[in-house]
Amino acid sequence: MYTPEEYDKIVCAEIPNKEKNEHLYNLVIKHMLHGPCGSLDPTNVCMRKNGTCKNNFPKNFCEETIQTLNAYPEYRRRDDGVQIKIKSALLDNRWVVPYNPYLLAKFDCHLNVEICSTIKAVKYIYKYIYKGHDRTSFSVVNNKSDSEIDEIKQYVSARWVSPPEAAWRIFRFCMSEIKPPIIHLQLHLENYQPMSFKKTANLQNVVDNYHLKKTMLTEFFYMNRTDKAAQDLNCTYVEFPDHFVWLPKQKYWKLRERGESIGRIMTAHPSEGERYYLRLLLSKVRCPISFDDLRTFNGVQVETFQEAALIRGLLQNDNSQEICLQEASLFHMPYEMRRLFATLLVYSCPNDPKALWQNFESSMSEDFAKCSAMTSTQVKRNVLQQIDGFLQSMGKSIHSYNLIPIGFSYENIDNETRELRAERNIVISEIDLNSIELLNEKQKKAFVVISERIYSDRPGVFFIDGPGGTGKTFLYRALLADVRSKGYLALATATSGIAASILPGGRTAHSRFKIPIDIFDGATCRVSKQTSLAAMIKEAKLIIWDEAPMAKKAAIEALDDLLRDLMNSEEIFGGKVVVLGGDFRQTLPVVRKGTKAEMINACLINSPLWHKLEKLQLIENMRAKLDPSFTQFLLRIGDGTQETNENDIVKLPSSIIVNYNNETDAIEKLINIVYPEFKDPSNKLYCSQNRAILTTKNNFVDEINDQLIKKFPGDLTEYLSYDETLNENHQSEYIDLLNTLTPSNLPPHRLLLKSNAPIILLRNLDPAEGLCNGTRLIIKSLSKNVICAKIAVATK
Ligand SMILES: Nc1ncnc2c1ncn2[C@@H]1O[C@H](COP(=O)(O)OP(=O)(O)OP(=O)(O)O)[C@@H](O)[C@H]1O
Repeated sequence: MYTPEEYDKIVCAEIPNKEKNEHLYNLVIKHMLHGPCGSLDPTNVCMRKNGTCKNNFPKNFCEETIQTLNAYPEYRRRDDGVQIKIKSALLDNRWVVPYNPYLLAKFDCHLNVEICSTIKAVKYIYKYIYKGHDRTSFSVVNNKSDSEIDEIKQYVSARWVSPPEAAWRIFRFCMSEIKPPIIHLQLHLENYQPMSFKKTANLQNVVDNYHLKKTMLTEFFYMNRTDKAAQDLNCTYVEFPDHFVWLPKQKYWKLRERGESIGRIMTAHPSEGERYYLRLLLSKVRCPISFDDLRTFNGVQVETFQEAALIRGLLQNDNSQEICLQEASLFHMPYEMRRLFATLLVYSCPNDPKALWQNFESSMSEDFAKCSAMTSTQVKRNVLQQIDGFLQSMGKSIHSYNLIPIGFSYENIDNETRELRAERNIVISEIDLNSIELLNEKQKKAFVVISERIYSDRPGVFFIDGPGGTGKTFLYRALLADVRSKGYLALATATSGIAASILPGGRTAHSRFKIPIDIFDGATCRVSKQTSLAAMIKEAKLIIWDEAPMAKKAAIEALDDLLRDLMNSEEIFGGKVVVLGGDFRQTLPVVRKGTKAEMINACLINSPLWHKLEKLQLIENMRAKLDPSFTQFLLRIGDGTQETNENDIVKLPSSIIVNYNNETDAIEKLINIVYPEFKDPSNKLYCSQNRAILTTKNNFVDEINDQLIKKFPGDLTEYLSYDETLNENHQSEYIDLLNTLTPSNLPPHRLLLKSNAPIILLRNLDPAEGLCNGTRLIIKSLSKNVICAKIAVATK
């Protein structure tokens, strides 16, 4: 349960309506009213010494149930005037202990029910799942008698055991079980394993006894050397117990026949040196056959496990940026080197950027240096200026990196000038120009109205409303091509990066107009009037904002303010021609932990601007012309008119359902339907770029990606992230856990890639060149530190 609406279905914290449900009303009064306490009764048992209630009653009135950060929700407690007299105090909804109406009615006792699905603390799992029977220790004593209190006796006589528990205990059945079992895997350096022997044993015999020396680790190596099944499984030490069972007496790993278990290597602290690095290698290296093998990489054996971990990329290397540039310099053009250098400066924060610059200046300057007309100073200036350009598109400046030699004259090219140049140089595709002729009736009408406003220099603010597939993007592209072909500027923006990437020269509206990411009502765009960005916006004949219903109204109002300010006009959007477009049936603005009402309130439709927009409707679905029944079905879902069952669930038409037997089989079948070419490796795979499997949660995405990439033809390349705890003393305890986490916005710890596979960019590396958060790319080549990829969907 993740939404306040779902909480309200289960938990209530209000006095019920007496007329409608007298039974529940009486039960709430009988069992679920707290106190009175506080000023109404300072002697109540819940009162702390400081005069406050330990359960924080009375709570505040609350119109709607609200999610709170990592705590119980604040339940709905409306100020409806209902009051109940208890012990001469009047109690209202603020005094109700959260309850579940069904349970309360069924059990007729005090039953506090809370929602803890959003609470991440592990203790709650234990508290709610493993909490034992409620127990109480009580005694009835005469206050006057001063007989001795025997707490143990009291406990024993008050301990109540239910009949099933009593039987369980009498038969000595296990009271607890851990499932799946956790196998602690031994960890030791070569010849440092613990051995147990009798005090009287002959030490030489002990040392020579091969069986005594065997450990889980030595036998793991042995199995990888000799056992075909182990070799085929190609496991890490941690994964091994999933497939093999350790027989401690025989000291032998036997192929597992049933059940499952989780392997955990004994922990080692970084201060233990080699043992720590050995552990690191064992948790990542697949099918090692010996300690020496762990120290060998690409045919080279190194002296220590630390070096081995370093060359395998498991440790953060002090000179990792240098290795990366070194690798790139072998096959990358100087322009790409400069971009990579800027990216590393921003995202890898090298300790000594200047040293890095000095080492690679020549490979970054090769192209300019070839031009004989340029002096070495000009070459250096050009290279620095271009790096500065890249840095500026990532929100940084070259001046923060101490790269410019003292006394070197360097003028900063305004990044916005560079953007203006990029904007003017957008290539207008023939297809887009020709598409003006292809517009359908409604599209044509919209095109004519908007063009008429643009070329007559009259204001116009439009909203293109059309369900998915009705050709909104098609119309924008036609408009953009038309305006740009006449030599005017037209700015194409969208709320999401992916939608921006399908518009020629498209940028996210947030980056184009510098709208703050954490937008709030009354926020303003960070564009000052004197900049060339301001000049560019002023000059633009047309501004398009696709997916406007997905943006918060505050963001669109911020653009309105910006345009009024730049144009010195009180007219809506400063009197410019602005085309907003989208479909309210698709994604609405995201209000984190917000209620449905808050999300709807954040929508453009609730902005004072909404009524001033000229609405243009597109109705003909151009995408699904061949499948009108599916189009109708989608429309009914979007309009909320599709029939649902009692749980508000829609039945999907059988034609779009993939039948399956179990979960693994389900994904397998889905993949085969979406990417049939994977079955036939001779097929050209490039068409797969245009298809995608959509799912609701990040962990499903990871699961599907994992299966997909394995099916994709070609050799796998593995990239491991290096996770670090803030406090380095916690590194050894948390490293395994950190490796399992995949926060949104970051790739998984173990990223598996193959050439030609589609990938998605997660950072705004160079928006002017189409490299935004969300840009889809196709991998061209993979090396250890550099991934070379080509933009897949955008026009550049
Ligand atoms: N007039 C037209 N003639 C030919 N094809 C068209 C026309 N209009 C749209 N299409 C095609 O129909 C498909 C859907 O159009 P488009 O992507 O522009 O729809 P949309 O409204 O932007 O959809 P969504 O809301 O899902 O983004 C595209 O393949 C587009 O090329």
